[in-house]
Amino acid sequence: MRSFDVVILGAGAGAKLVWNGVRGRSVAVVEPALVGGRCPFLACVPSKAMLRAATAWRLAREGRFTGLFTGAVPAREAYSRAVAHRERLVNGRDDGAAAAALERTGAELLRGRGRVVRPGVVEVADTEVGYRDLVLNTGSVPEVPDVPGLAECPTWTSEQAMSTDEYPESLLVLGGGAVGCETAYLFAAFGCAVTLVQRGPRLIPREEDEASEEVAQALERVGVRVLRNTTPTGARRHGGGARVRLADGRTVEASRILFATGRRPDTSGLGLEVLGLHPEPGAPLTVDDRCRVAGAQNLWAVGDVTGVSPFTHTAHYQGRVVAANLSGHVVRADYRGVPRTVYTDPVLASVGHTEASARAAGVDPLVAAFPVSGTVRSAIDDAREGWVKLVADSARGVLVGATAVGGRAEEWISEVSQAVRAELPVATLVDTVHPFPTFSEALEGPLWELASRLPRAVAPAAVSGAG
Ligand SMILES: Cc1cc2nc3c(=O)[nH]c(=O)nc-3n(C[C@H](O)[C@H](O)[C@H](O)COP(=O)(O)OP(=O)(O)OC[C@H]3O[C@@H](n4cnc5c(N)ncnc54)[C@H](O)[C@@H]3O)c2cc1C
Ligand SMILES: NC(=O)c1ccc[n+]([C@@H]2O[C@H](COP(=O)([O-])OP(=O)(O)OC[C@H]3O[C@@H](n4cnc5c(N)ncnc54)[C@H](O)[C@@H]3O)[C@@H](O)[C@H]2O)c1
Repeated sequence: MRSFDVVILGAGAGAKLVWNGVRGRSVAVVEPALVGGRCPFLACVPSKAMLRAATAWRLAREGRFTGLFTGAVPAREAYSRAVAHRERLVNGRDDGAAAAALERTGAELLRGRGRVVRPGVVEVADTEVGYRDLVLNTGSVPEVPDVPGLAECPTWTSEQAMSTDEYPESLLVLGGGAVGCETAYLFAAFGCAVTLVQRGPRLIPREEDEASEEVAQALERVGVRVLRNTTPTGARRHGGGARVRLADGRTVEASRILFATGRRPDTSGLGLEVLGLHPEPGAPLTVDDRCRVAGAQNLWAVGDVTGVSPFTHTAHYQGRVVAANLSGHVVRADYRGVPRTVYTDPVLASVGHTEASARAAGVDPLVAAFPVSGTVRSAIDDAREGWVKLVADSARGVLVGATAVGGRAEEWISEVSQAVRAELPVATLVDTVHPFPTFSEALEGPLWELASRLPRAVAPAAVSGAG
């Protein structure tokens, strides 16, 4: 039997950081599908490509900017061009280049689904492989709502929606989280009649109330019908599409239904019971701050399977933490600065606490907000919507969270991520100079406001009193 120091099950986003970062140890990577996992081929990259194209087409149509689309391009043609752009980016879902890059690091790629057969041994394609440390990076799978009749209807997971060139005349999106909002946005922007059904009162419910409202308005501006506080109770095939009954008595007809009701960690068929672990189906693996799986020896986990902040960048971060620990260091993960994003237009980007979650955590929050339209960059770019809201801990004089809408906030939210993670004092942040003209200048107003209301938070420049 061949043995390796480290065997990784799943070649997803986190695993890449492990095989690239681990030093002085032999590594094998087990993957039944695509090296790189879902993000580059089926999730983040194709969805962002379609969203970017949708925005470019809308701006071109409104006479604001052109790029991918010149002249008057009808909706279907615009969608086809966006799909072609997406397919170029995902390279026809060919992972050959990623697999070759993996093997150039000295790691070995074993194609197949891996399963633990006894402590220290996994089985891949009928072959046993020994390990000293095992890293699980098996990702997550979509939740499929249990609704009578739904199985007979034409449905899509987000992965199917991001792999097809089919243009649905109408689309019913079930779920109002990031997947639901982004997918509803992009199909509506390309002219499909989209209805989004969200079980609760708010879209993206963990974010600030005002941010949820901004996303709802962004969807409505591109024509999405947003139905809140309801859920499907029955469905049947209707013509080539579906007719869905909702709990509030309404019915919705659509040529496709998209599942966006959440994702659950994928621990199925991993043989973990052999290691004494019995995770409930769909439950995450509990990991400590070094990403070691609780209740087992030499077992690590990264990415969506841990249930921690399920983003590609979290998987990358956990991968770095595991690589360092497997290379003889003691490195602990700290998730306070992990940003969250929803790539509608305007974009929503946030980090750390909302005002409500800070209060629930026992922090006395001090908040300040500013419109992105107050920056000169906003006028230059003709970007009309957006604002930033900062949440400070009034007792400690540090930022504990921020939410920003619009103005390429997905880029400059990192400044706040760093501040939250490093607990930088507001007094230091307010003394930061931003390049002019950028959207990041929107941070200066609320920082000054917080500094003026926090005891001992006056900036050095203000104290020396230039002029
Ligand atoms: C539509 C959509 C858009 C998204 N957009 C963004 C975004 O813009 N930004 C962002 O940060 N996040 C985004 N996400 C979330 C992001 O895709 C995930 O957080 C990320 O892909 C998780 O990576 P992972 O490595 O944990 O899992 P995955 O990428 O799912 O990789 C897991 C791998 O494990 C393999 N595997 C499973 N079981 C086994 C086994 N038994 N043996 C061996 N291998 C196995 C699978 O084949 C797969 O390749 C999006 C998600 C969706 C659905
Ligand atoms: N831009 C990004 O970074 C990005 C984009 C897409 C996805 N993601 C990640 O993927 C993960 C999964 O996203 P998601 O949007 O599928 O899940 P989610 O759990 O964030 O949202 C699902 C939503 O569906 C609603 N819902 C559940 N059952 C329902 C029902 N029967 N009827 C109506 N509504 C129902 C829930 O109330 C919830 O608000 C997210 O946690 C996110 O981290 C990230």
